[in-house]
Amino acid sequence: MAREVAKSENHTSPKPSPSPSPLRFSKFFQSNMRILVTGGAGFIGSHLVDKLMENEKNEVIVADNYFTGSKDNLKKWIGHPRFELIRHDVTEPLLVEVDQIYHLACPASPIFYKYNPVKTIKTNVIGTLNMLGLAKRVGARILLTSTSEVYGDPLVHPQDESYWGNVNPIGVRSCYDEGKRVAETLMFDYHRQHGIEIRVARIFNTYGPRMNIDDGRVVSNFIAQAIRDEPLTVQAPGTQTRSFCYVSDMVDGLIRLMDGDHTGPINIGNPGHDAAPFQ
Ligand SMILES: O=c1ccn([C@@H]2O[C@H](COP(=O)(O)OP(=O)(O)O[C@H]3OC[C@@H](O)[C@H](O)[C@H]3O)[C@@H](O)[C@H]2O)c(=O)[nH]1
Repeated sequence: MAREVAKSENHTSPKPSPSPSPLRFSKFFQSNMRILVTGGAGFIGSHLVDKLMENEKNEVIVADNYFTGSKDNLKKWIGHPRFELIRHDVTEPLLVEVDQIYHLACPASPIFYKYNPVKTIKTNVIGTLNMLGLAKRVGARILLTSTSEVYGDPLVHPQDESYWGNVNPIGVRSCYDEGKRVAETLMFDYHRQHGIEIRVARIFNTYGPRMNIDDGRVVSNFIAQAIRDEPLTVQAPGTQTRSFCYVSDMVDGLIRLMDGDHTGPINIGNPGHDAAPFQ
């Protein structure tokens, strides 16, 4: 796969990429692409798996500890010859022969990431280290799903990728925001130091089927309240805006980033369609 020519300080890659595993060329190697999706039992991960499985050349392995995800999201693939599901916590090392790694495993909504903040930061830091170690060992390309939260309480609107953010390092959300920031740093350090092929996506608000109904995010909250015929809860000040991206568009963006030539970081969301859901 072509590797981006280093143009800026961020993208300097002094070392050549590690060679892919010899297993990839063995006569027993049936599929063209073996892909690991961590967090593949979650909302975005399971839609990503659906899309990857549509391509008959892909073999997909999901590693998930089911903290917020569910086997139910993947039930149509269980037993499929090109699909494997592993109960695995990314804070522990994992060795599988793969060509690509989509690294999504992490609690994503405040209710869940604040539940055990030390575990959240371990998942981001040790989990990403483990996945980078795997990428280095088997010569895989790795994509991290980072987040718009790396911009913190932004002082610049809208935030483009060159903005470094305004993040509180000691707040109750820091385990997620700072965790993802360190994860991004690790990605770029492995790229510069070891020549690993990396991709970094910063994900904005995403909605669609299989969203966790009780995770406190605005779309799921409003839908759940409407179904229960309850009043919609509007948090102060009520003038906030968000842009919402449908999950299939998010998945297309992730696959195009993985298969393209740019490392990122790149914002993926709904550009320029800010909605004011609270007015
Ligand atoms: O330690 C953990 C925590 C979580 N997970 C899994 O990771 C998956 C995360 O899926 P969720 O549905 O909670 O979250 P989403 O799919 O919305 O967001 C996911 O992709 C976008 C990123 O910005 C988020 O950080 C990421 O978690 C779940 O299946 C969960 O079980 C792990 O495998 N290990």
